[in-house]
Amino acid sequence: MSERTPEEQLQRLRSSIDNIDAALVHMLAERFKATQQVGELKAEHRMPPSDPAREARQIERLRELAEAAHLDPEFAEKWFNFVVAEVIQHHTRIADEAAAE
Ligand SMILES: C=C(O[C@@H]1C=C(C(=O)O)C=C[C@H]1O)C(=O)O
Repeated sequence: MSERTPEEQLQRLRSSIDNIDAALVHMLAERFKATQQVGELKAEHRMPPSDPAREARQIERLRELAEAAHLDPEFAEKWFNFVVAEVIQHHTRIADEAAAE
């Protein structure tokens, strides 16, 4: 059935936004599950929590992907840095806990 009112159009668009937000939450949860395991591996082998060279390669790749997808590369980099800052905090906590054992 075709949409007739602005309210119906808004509802359809918001329904799509809600699905995308749910997918993002699930993808982030999976990412943090993987980084948790990286943090445990690093702590076990006394490796530093952060790896700036790896991050630089990831940023370069993500900026290229963002441009190809017509997403602002600055925004993509900001998003990445925001997530990685949280990951490094987790890794530091895991390392501190392992050192205290
Ligand atoms: C997950 C890692 O640890 C840190 C977090 C990263 C990330 O969240 O992508 C990347 C590099 C590291 O600073 C890693 O070294 O791979």
